[in-house]
Amino acid sequence: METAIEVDDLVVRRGKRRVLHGISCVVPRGSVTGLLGPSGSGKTTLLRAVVGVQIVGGGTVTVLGQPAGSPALRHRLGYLTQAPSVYPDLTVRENARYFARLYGLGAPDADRAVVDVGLGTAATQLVGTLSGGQRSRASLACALVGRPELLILDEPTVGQDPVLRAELWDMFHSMAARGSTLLVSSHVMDEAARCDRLLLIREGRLIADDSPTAVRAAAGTDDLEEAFLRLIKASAGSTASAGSTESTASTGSTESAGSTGNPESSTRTSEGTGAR
Ligand SMILES: Nc1ncnc2c1ncn2[C@@H]1O[C@H](COP(=O)(O)OP(=O)(O)OP(=O)(O)O)[C@@H](O)[C@H]1O
Repeated sequence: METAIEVDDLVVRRGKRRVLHGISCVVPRGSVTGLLGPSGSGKTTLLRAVVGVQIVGGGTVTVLGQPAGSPALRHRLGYLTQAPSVYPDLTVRENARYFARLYGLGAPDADRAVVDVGLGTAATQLVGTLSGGQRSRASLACALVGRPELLILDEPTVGQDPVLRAELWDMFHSMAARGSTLLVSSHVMDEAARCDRLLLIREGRLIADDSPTAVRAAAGTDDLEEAFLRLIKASAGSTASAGSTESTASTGSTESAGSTGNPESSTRTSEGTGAR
């Protein structure tokens, strides 16, 4: 298995709180890996560390063989944030073509990305006039346009109807079949079943890192949502004492882009499925 992302003992503080507590995991190349967990569990923080825009307090994150945040990774990685990052005063097509130009690509690449996200018929519409779900797909088109080796997608299917969600997941798998690696966060448990691998995070700790089949087997149920609930409950006891020292109040923190570690991170295996 070739590795796209290797996270080793990652610790992150945001504001005054520790929000990731020594996370270690490996994301294989050419796979669709789902990052799931309750709201506030640290999914976005972990994705930000992989992209290299999160100051980290310890551990290492290695992406496509380089330290996360390395300038050399910029053109190899696409990042979709939860807040759509598109220009409202440009049309969908103009936004995609603008991002294509940044990657040194042409209009056909941009137009294909617009069609891929189901916005072909809205290509000439101003982004500012799109619905919320359409706006996030416009943002997704801009993240996809460069056909990056690694795509980090933070809740890409929020606000989409079931048909579009299914089409987007089909597209993610086609991209993985062509060799891209996708790390996709989601709240939606039925989407977990569509992933090749699952990372389940709770209160900044990884509680499962396995295939959907293995997660179901470890939890003793065929229902993935129930499996997650069982794993979350099982892990709650084991981390209760560690969590008790942490304040629940969050304070605003100033964050800037930064590299997340050195390239000589030691090889780590996955955490394994199950409660800790
Ligand atoms: N800028 C910040 N300053 C301080 N604390 C923050 C900041 N951003 C996030 N946090 C806290 O860090 C923790 C993890 O947040 P994160 O956004 O990574 O969670 P998440 O799992 O992505 O949540 P959601 O699913 O709701 O998007 C939360 O407790 C959150 O309140």
